[in-house]
Amino acid sequence: FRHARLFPSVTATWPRFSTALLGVTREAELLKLVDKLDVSQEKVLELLAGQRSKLDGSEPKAKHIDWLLGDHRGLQNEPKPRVRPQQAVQTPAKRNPPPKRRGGDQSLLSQVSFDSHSDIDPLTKRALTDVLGISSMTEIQSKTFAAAFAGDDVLGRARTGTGKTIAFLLPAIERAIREGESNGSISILVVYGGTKVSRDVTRLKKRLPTVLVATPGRLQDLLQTATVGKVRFSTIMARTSVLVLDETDQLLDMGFRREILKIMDHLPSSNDRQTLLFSATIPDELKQVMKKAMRDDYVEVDCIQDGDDGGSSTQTHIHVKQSHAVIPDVSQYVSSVVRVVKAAVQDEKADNKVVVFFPTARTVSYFADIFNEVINLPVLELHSKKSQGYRKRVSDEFRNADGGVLFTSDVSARGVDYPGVTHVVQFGMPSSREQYVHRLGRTGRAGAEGKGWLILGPFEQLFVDELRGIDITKDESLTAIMNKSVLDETDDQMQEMLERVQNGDKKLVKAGEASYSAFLGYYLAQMKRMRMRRKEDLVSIANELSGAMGFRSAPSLPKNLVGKMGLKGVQGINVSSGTSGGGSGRRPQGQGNEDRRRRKPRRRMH
Ligand SMILES: Nc1ncnc2c1ncn2[C@@H]1O[C@H](COP(=O)(O)OP(=O)(O)OP(=O)(O)O)[C@@H](O)[C@H]1O
Repeated sequence: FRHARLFPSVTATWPRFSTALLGVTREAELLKLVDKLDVSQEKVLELLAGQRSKLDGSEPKAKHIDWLLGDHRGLQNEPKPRVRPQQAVQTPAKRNPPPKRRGGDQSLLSQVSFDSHSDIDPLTKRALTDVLGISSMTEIQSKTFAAAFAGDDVLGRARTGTGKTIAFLLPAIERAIREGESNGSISILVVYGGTKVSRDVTRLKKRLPTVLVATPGRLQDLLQTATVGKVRFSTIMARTSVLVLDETDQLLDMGFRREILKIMDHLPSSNDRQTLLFSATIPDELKQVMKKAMRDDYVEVDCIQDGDDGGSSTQTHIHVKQSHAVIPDVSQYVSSVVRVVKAAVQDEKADNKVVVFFPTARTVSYFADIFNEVINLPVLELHSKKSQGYRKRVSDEFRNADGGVLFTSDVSARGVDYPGVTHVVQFGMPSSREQYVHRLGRTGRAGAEGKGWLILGPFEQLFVDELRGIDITKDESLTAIMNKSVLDETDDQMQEMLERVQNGDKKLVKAGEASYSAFLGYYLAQMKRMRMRRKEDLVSIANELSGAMGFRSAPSLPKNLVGKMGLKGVQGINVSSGTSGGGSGRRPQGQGNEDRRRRKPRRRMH
């Protein structure tokens, strides 16, 4: 148990399945298994195929797996489906052929091949070529490997999607193999919040992993409470020899800094461990904090050439074309979202793979409902209000799909690898310039091409100034798309949406109300950046937006929420007296509970 990697986003773990194997009967049983294990059917088939390859053909279990896989053999050549909401389990089987690295800008790759490194274990080399289908190192990988493998501390900066994960994992794992720490096999355990701590402990008892991947909150929980056998978990962690902080800037920025520093107290001091820090964005003010986590002679590798702009140059890819546009009027907000998303799906070719970011989870949910219920364009929805199981299923489905649309919040902004994303659309100003860069990085990965569209409301146009040095241009064609003057199908759909809300459609009203209060919560915190002084001005924008959603009058907010938001007495705010909201014509009971239930935001990793 030597390596700890702290990872700020959810990383999938696959439940063990071999004990559940016997007694399974083909498709129906497979689906049961899928339900039980909370993984996609594709993954179960993949796991089964993996198990099969380890078994001798004469073993009864091998025959059973053969039979179970029977119907699914050959499916791997079928085209991948577009995403279908709620049907995450129905992606067809895929047997992990080395992925095709399509098109892509080869200049991302260095001249150095993995093969040319005598330090890399032959089996690792085989895995890189046969499983991942890669042979040349990317720039960040080639520039950091030697130092990291030699045990030096490394601070690495490279654009999103350029292979930082392998850059830190490969040397860490190879060192473990070389130093005999792995006993011949590398095991990895992933721990994160929203799951049972006891499950982590059971797994730790079964086997201490070579690599631990953890979110800070859960790791801290374990450090404080867990014992493995009779040994405290913190005692085991005190033997960690390599610490990796992926997305370092986020982990050492104010939000998580205290948790990370507390965790570091349990690890060997920086002189007695190796520390690898990687990120696409490293703001200057954080550099000092990062240096404190490393030895004095750390190696800095920067694959982003800073220009003449004092170090604030673009961290984005040259092959991601970025443009921005402003929604003509708040009253056109909803229709503009609909038109722009439709345009992204159809841009140049018919079946693009599009990731759409909204500022809050509730807004993601609201627009997902609009698209799935009213617009004839199914979308997947991923944000922090969904359970871990749901999020894992949806992200697996989107990862494996060739095309389709994912609506999401910042849970998908960093470190998430969905191959083949053609467009990233961001509605509303992101929380920072860095967050803009990371969200954009969901396209143009591994040298592929991509487009990034930033669509701002008229009240937040100033955000563009924060992107100075980034190659983003105003796009009049996007403005034209939002401004369409001839009546079309979208207008009919908007009309239907308005009528449904005004007639008290429970789902849309509830989602709209939650989105309204989340909008206020988010933008109240951004007023300074928008150079907006009066809360009344923000409330007036929110109320106009609620009108565009179909509300006859602004949704009312529970009194305590109004107080918490500092909106007491602000003109335009409707305060609900009882337990339900109010505002639209006919309103179902019991709304607004979501917001009342809201507690202090938890600083938990997504
Ligand atoms: N040497 C390589 N050759 C080709 N593809 C690679 C190579 N190394 C990594 N990749 C692929 O590039 C994609 C992006 O890699 P990865 O997720 O590690 O990027 P990242 O730099 O960590 O991005 P982010 O900053 O967004 O987390 C992945 O699909 C990965 O499999």
